[in-house]
Amino acid sequence: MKLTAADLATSTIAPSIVTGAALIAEWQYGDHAAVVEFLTAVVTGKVAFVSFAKKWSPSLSWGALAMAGAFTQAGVTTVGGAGPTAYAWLVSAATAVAARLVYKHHTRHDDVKLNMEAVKLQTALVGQQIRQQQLTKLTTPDAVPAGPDLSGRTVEERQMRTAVWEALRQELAGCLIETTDVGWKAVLDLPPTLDRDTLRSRWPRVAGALRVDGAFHLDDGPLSSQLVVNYVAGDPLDTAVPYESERGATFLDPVVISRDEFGQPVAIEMAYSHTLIAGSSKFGKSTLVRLLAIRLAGRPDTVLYGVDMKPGSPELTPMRPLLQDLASTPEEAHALMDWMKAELDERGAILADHGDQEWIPAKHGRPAVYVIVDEHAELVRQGDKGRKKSERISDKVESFLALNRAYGIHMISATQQPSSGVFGGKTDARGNYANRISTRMNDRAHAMFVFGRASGYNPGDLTKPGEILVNTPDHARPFRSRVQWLRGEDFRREVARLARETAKAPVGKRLILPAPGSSNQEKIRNALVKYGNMQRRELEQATGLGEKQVLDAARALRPDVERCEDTQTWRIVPAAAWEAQAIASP
Ligand SMILES: Nc1ncnc2c1ncn2[C@@H]1O[C@H](COP(=O)(O)OP(=O)(O)OP(=O)(O)O)[C@@H](O)[C@H]1O
Repeated sequence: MKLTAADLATSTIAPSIVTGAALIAEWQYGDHAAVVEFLTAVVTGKVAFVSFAKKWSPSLSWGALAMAGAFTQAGVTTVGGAGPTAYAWLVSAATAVAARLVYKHHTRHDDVKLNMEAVKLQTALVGQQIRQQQLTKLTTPDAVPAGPDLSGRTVEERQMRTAVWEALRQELAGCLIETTDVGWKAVLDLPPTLDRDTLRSRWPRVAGALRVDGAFHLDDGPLSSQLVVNYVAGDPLDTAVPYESERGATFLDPVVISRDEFGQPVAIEMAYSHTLIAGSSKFGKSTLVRLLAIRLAGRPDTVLYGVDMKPGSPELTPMRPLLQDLASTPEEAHALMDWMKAELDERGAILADHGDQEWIPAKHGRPAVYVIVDEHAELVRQGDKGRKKSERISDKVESFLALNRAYGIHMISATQQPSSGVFGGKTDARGNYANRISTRMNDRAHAMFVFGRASGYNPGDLTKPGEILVNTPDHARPFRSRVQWLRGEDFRREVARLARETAKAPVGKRLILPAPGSSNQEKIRNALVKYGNMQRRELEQATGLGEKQVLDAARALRPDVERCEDTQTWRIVPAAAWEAQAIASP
């Protein structure tokens, strides 16, 4: 570090002025000037000392100290003559030069520091501006910055990536879209910052950003970071679903009834479950009942019974060949329920012998039974009428629903009027139907009765015949599907085919309902016409006659009626028409 001429000049100017002023003061005022100078030096020295000690303003402290120095020097100059004057001048000048040098040493890096400080300030300012800009973009609703990479192999893929970005500010790691028969299917690879459940719950926003009309169905992908989106354009349930013949091997097989919006078949488990079918008139309830009857009748280990109390039994008579029997009067309905109760007891004993919990036809030797009731409200109305409380059909039905499932005996109840009144005034009866299906149903109270508080089940929103909502243990969330349309001609053809193949329940193990007739012989004849061949015990049951009356009437009918020793049954001659269906009890 060097002293410049300017440094030397400024360092010597102050001592020279003070020294010069002091010499003039001595020449003018002599010792008085020296006294004043010393007093002034003492006072300013004291001020400097105090202000340093009490941390007053630095300029006051340093200024007072400088004054004290200057007046000390002036005093020395005034009293001391030429020698001390020169000496004081030299000391002052040297002190000033030294102070100058110290100052220059301490301030040698100040420029660099200043520059660095300026750069820092500038960087902070730029950062501040960037943050401000981002904040403005995020809080401006329509400003959608392009995602980092929203491109895809196709226009659809780019649209999907853009929609996810617009809705959630998330960039998909991958997106593959393929077209399907009904729309398209996308496999979305989610970034680590987005999980499947979050995307599911926010899907309506993504769907809104895609701006398409149609339905979405979301499934888990094979990887935990994948979500599969099925999109269906328009409403695929607009067109009727054709009937497809299907043959289940056992009653344990699920029954396919309809097709969902994604073209997938919908099947329900009917083994060990009662089924409730509700719906307003003209929306396909009967068609569904017929479809179920056809499906079940085709299973070799299954038998069907029917209850149709409307005059003439219009719904179930066309499927009469598939039914073991059809109850169409209150008496027959009671007999059916009583027979089911007796059958239940027998099956209970068989299960206990085997140590089993559930009925398996192949193992326990008797078929699964389905009792189809159309219309359930009519059964309850007529079956309860004029009877004592303990003999009401609604109580029998309720105990049937509560007990029979595990014994392989099931009920399929179809009704237009699902209400607690129809189910014996007790809502619990409804709870025994594990499978509940509804076609369109306007009445909200009825809908509530069928689906309870299960959310989203609004059968009033269904618009087309055959369109249904299904609530079963396997289908716990609402989704629309359309029942296969079994047209009249298909139904008749299938009934004829199945009638040829369906075996009647074994003699001795079947339900025998009362046979009408004005004389004993007429009753016997009618019973044999209806049931083919019958044991004596069965004839007693059908006619309400005693053993001797049955034998007398049967013998009187000879030769039209004969007894077959092999099977120990009575039958009408010729027997060819029914023999094929009549299976002797083991
Ligand atoms: N699955 C279906 N797909 C398309 N159309 C159907 C379907 N089921 C029924 N339909 C149409 O709806 C009409 C009424 O059907 P269905 O007789 O089964 O209704 P319902 O509700 O039982 O009426 P009701 O109680 O008055 O007898 C049928 O004639 C047919 O035209």
